Amino acid sequence: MHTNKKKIAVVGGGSWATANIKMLADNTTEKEIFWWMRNVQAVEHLHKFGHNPHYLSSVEIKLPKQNISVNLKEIIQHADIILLNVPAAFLKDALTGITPADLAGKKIVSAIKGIVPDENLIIGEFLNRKMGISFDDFMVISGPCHAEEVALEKLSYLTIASRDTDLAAEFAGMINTRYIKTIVSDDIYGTEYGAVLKNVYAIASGICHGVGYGDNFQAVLISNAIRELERFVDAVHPINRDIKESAYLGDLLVTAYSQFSRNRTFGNMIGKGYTVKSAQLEMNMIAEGYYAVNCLQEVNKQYNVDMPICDAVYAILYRKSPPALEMNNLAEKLS
Ligand SMILES: NC(=O)c1ccc[n+]([C@@H]2O[C@H](COP(=O)([O-])OP(=O)(O)OC[C@H]3O[C@@H](n4cnc5c(N)ncnc54)[C@H](O)[C@@H]3O)[C@@H](O)[C@H]2O)c1
Ligand SMILES: O=P(O)(O)OC[C@H](O)CO
Repeated sequence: MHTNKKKIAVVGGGSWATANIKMLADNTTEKEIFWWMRNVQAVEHLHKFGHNPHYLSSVEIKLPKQNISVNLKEIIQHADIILLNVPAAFLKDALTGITPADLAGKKIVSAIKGIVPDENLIIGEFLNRKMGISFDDFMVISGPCHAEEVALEKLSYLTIASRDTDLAAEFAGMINTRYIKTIVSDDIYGTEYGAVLKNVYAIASGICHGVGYGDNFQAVLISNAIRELERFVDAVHPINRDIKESAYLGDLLVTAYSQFSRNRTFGNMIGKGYTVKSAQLEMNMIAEGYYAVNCLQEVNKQYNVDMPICDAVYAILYRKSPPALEMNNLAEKLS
């Protein structure tokens, strides 16, 4: 990265993008922030009132009007660093018209906790294979952190993972604030897949709640989930990692237990009998785990990891297997 004032473009218009804009703006390192979102009305509202109308609308946005736009090419051409914040299912769509040349020489940070559908690739792999981004220029931001709590300035910890830990530390220095602490890691695969899997386990947790299981069972489910997560990330990328760190276990716990969790909320509705379509329509937000569990079935064909929780969620969401029956069968496999 250059040593002058950094220019950062945030790509996406949802809750997490809004929270990331707030962290970047509240952090005191000198920088210029740009923001892309696809929704024209939301951009107009931001220009007029300085608030995102649909997500975290209490957060005050003080960016100059010309720095918020629906034109992605224009927004990213200014940037040294691009922070991707669109749900994985819509990433290819959002990047339509963006070429490897547009991204050349830039550092890319993914705040996305998902897998790109059809490609079945985590974000680092997708950018590497399809957009020519070197892993040396790529970072992941993850950890147990709900956008809603960032809006309230509740103390939160984020992990920045990169093959280049100096780069990760430099980016961490651009987002830490009174309420955000940062941790640097070199585990891109574990951090990305850990975040993908915890979304699926949060759906499982919500389904269990929806069909009537209590806290006792949920604790068993989650302790099995962290073991399943560890088996999978160890199979995909076997390095020495401590699964109890907050980017893995911490993220699983927050998403499985929090009132703010999109994935748990979605699972709860499924457990209560909503169809996938109706649960999605009811939520203005995206439950990444829904898309991810389908991709994981494909990815796991290479690894053959025993993943009974993911299999149960997949059967419920994609094979219309009754949630109560599926959870009953799963319960027999847990320990
Ligand atoms: N919300 C959080 O607390 C949080 C925390 C960490 C990471 N993340 C991750 O951030 C990413 C973004 O999630 P979010 O929580 O900000 O989303 P959100 O649920 O708050 O908002 C949904 C986003 O999806 C976009 N969207 C919906 N339908 C679309 C479509 N058809 N085409 C294109 N875009 C569409 C919306 O414009 C909006 O930007 C996800 O990968 C999520 O896992 C979220
Ligand atoms: O808990 P969810 O499903 O809203 O996901 C949000 C974040 O990933 C929590 O760290």
